[in-house]
Amino acid sequence: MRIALIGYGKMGQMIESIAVAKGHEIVLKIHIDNTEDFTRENLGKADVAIEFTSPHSAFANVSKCLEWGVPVVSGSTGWNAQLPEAKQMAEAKGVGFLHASNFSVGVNVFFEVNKQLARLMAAHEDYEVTLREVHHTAKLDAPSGTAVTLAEQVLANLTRKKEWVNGEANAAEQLAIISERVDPAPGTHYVKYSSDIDDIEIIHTAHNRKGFASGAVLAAEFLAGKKGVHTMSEVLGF
Ligand SMILES: NC(=O)c1ccc[n+]([C@@H]2O[C@H](COP(=O)([O-])OP(=O)(O)OC[C@H]3O[C@@H](n4cnc5c(N)ncnc54)[C@H](O)[C@@H]3O)[C@@H](O)[C@H]2O)c1
Ligand SMILES: O=C(O)C1=N[C@H](C(=O)O)CCC1
Repeated sequence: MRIALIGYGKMGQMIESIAVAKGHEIVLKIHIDNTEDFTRENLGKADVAIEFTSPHSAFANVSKCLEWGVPVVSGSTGWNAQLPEAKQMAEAKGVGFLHASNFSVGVNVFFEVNKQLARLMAAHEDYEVTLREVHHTAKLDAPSGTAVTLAEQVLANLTRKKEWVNGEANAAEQLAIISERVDPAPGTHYVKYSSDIDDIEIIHTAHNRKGFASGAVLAAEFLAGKKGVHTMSEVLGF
């Protein structure tokens, strides 16, 4: 498979090494200093694009891929407000698009556990729930995209919580997401239910970025040749 890497930082470089080891070819590498090379002609050499840039550039990058008919896997976080428009564009143009806040297999299993735990806790109002995430200090967005996904899953299953907030909660219906920035943390997420009697906590700790990168390559292999919007749950068969 011929891959265009849109973003060649910590994630782009790790994706390159995993993709090349699997026999794929990197035909384009775009970063902040060569954006003039991100042309229709250059992108057209790829079967699929993998986009890991920043919250500020993701929508424009994904839009270009969709406009130019190249399926795109995006892992950039912090641009949820524009995701519905990107998904609409993918459907309208019939081009493959897969965004995930976290590509690691472990976190996608953790997402399923989180949903089930929230369902089980829905009837037990004496438990307070909070989310916490810890990432490296170069991270531009807070809360993390993964924490936002976890929060949305809790809100969908635990009706006593109505909205998530970035920081401490001020009201019982708010779900607090606490963000910490500590080097070199690749990403740890905590979901904790606490009562006077006991605590139940689930934790996912990434030891490095390999899980995110190998999941993104799996997603690209899945997406090549497909149209419209797809998910990591489909890739993993959940
Ligand atoms: N979904 C996941 O599993 C997952 C995992 C890790 C990181 N991320 C997200 O991926 C993104 C990138 O993370 P990273 O750790 O690789 O960051 P990084 O800062 O190491 O790399 C970012 C890359 O994007 C490039 N870039 C920045 N602005 C650009 C623009 N306008 N056009 C083209 N290229 C541009 C930079 O030059 C750099 O090559 C972040 O949003 C992060 O939150 C997601
Ligand atoms: O390093 C990052 O940045 C990460 N971003 C994703 C998020 O915001 O959840 C996934 C974990 C690593």
